[in-house]
Amino acid sequence: MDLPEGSEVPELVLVFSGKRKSGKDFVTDRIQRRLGSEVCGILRLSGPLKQQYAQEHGLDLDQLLGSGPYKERYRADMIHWGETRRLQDPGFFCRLATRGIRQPVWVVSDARRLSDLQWFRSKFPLQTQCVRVQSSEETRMQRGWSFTAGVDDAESECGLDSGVQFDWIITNEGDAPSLDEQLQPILKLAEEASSSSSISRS
Ligand SMILES: Nc1ncnc2c1ncn2[C@@H]1O[C@H](COP(=O)(O)OP(=O)(O)OP(=O)(O)O)[C@@H](O)[C@H]1O
Ligand SMILES: C[C@@](O)(CCOP(=O)(O)O)CC(=O)O
Repeated sequence: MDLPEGSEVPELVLVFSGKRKSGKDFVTDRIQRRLGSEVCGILRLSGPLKQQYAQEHGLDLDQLLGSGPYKERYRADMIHWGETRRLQDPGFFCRLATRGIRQPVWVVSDARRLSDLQWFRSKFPLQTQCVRVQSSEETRMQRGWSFTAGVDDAESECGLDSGVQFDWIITNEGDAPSLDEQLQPILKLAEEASSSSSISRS
């Protein structure tokens, strides 16, 4: 298999997507806490994008990586900046984000486009599962979201709204079944995958 530089073949690749402030980082961080960072690596496709963008524009990378209002000021321009690179090479950020990942369970926290899903499914057809995180607009607003034209109606937010068969859908709302309850089957799958990896890698 043509693996990214320095990576181990993953046993399970959970590819998460969801609208802004649906709670993708919150949910994926919780999964990593449950599984431990030895077993579960979080991959952010926007990580290498923000790193390069911050460097070229003299911006604060930590704030671009965080969940506050700072990154929202630059979001539209970052989307445009990233899209010019994706146009030449749709797998560009997927390849960079997967470099050097050695844990058996990969959690991709921020897929946004069909090309992102296609990249993981083509590299890891047996391991890849797609997870959607959803929340109502009301809840997202309470978390700081407000509709922004050119962002919330563009591919970055709507590219996976249709045409995708998700393996799992997590409803991240106050009145939904508890997050831990919903995550249970995914965690079980990840635990099984990591235990088979400790056998095959030992
Ligand atoms: N179930 C929850 N309980 C409490 N707070 C939550 C929950 N889910 C998300 N949040 C909070 O809502 C905010 C947005 O969540 P998060 O950053 O995970 O969303 P996101 O989908 O990754 O957003 P973005 O697309 O902007 O990166 C954060 O402050 C997070 O802590
Ligand atoms: C520029 C972009 O990567 C920002 C993603 O930021 P976040 O995952 O919402 O923190 C979105 C995109 O690539 O379309």
